[in-house]
Amino acid sequence: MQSTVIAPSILSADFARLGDEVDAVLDAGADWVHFDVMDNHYVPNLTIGPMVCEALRRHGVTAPIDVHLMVEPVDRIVPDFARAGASLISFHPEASRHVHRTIQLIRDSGCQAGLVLNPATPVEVLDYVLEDLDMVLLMSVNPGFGGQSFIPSTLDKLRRVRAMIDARAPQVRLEIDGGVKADNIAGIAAAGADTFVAGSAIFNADDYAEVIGRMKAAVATVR
Ligand SMILES: O=C(CO)[C@@H](O)[C@H](O)COP(=O)(O)O
Repeated sequence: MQSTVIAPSILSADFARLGDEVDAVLDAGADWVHFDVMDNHYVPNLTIGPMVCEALRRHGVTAPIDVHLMVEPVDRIVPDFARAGASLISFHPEASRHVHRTIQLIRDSGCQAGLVLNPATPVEVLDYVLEDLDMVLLMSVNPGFGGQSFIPSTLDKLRRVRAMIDARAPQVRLEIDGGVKADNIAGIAAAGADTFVAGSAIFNADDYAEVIGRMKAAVATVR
């Protein structure tokens, strides 16, 4: 079984103090940095690009940077993120004309590859690529904004993808993103997630260490 990872989404950080915010969540016990890239085309919001990723590396961030591309098309931005210091790059199959080729491009760039399923994207998209992936990311909200509520049908989807991973590719991580809180994370872990993105639940808290500690303790009760 993969280790538990808590990955705060910097979408909810104070962008005016981004380096300090990232230092603070890592000091508070976070394992990865989740980096949401939105293009005002694939999703109706606009955020940050490779320059900001590179700036975090220059600032001294050594933790894995987990880049979630909500951009279309995908391929031309992949090498830029690899050069900027991304560790994992995940993308949406709807945003790539050739999903298998994009996975290879990410891996050839030296990064780990993830495929992201929106709430309404069927799990069958994984049928022919699961073994080529390092991570599956299930969205438990519609992508584009932080602070939305967890969509309950994602729990069943997590169980289905967990069964696929266990049967065919146990090295693949299963990440969940959207509406993850300290009070629902145990149920999400029990359904099969090992990697947890949380934005507003962490960055809106007064004490990052307290909320990350509560999340890890809740996950430990079921994994
Ligand atoms: O990718 C996204 C939204 O598109 C997420 O990473 C959100 O940023 C998670 O925020 P919370 O739901 O945890 O506030």
